[in-house]
Amino acid sequence: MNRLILASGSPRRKELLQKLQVPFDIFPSDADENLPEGIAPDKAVLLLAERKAKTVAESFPEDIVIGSDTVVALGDEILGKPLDSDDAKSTLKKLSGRTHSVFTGVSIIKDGEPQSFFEKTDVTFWALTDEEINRYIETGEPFDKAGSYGIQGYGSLFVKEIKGDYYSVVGLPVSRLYRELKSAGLSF
Ligand SMILES: Cc1cn([C@H]2C[C@H](O)[C@@H](COP(=O)(O)OP(=O)(O)OP(=O)(O)O)O2)c(=O)[nH]c1=O
Repeated sequence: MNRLILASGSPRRKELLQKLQVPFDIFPSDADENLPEGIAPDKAVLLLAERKAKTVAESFPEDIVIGSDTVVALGDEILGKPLDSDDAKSTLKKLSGRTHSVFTGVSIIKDGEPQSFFEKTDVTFWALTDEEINRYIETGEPFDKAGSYGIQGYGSLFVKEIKGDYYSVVGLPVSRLYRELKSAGLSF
């Protein structure tokens, strides 16, 4: 049986992959996360998921490597992790009272071949006051998260509606991944 490797330093992805109830190892990827100018969000998450998986798969060619990437998109504008508090504030102001899409790409590399997919989840925010945004930024929660919020944390208070896979917003569409791994020949 091939070993399963999660090419991610995200504690959320680790926790979500544990739901598959199979052993896996973690080797975070140091892949370059810069994107080509004007790339669409679905293409962006597929590109980065594949890059992350490939950099780790080079060291472990015998194993099955999973890479993943999440971005928030407002129309065609990609909102990644905030650079600082001001950036988080401007992102949250943009998301306030509107619907955005969260894209998560996943790439599974087995025998050198990537098998990739993405999930799109639409999230609608309530209108947020400046005070709510400031208080939220003070929790520190936005800083390691795409779109400057965590739906699983205090950010849950901002969410009016969600259409699609909740777990994909948190960073890993685990039920789809389970099915893709089964079709790649893994036994559960
Ligand atoms: C929108 C949203 C994102 N996120 C997280 C998921 C991802 O971990 C992160 C987006 O950054 P990513 O670059 O996708 O991932 P990462 O840097 O955390 O981990 P790695 O590259 O090593 O795999 O934002 C939440 O936890 N909750 C949310 O509601």
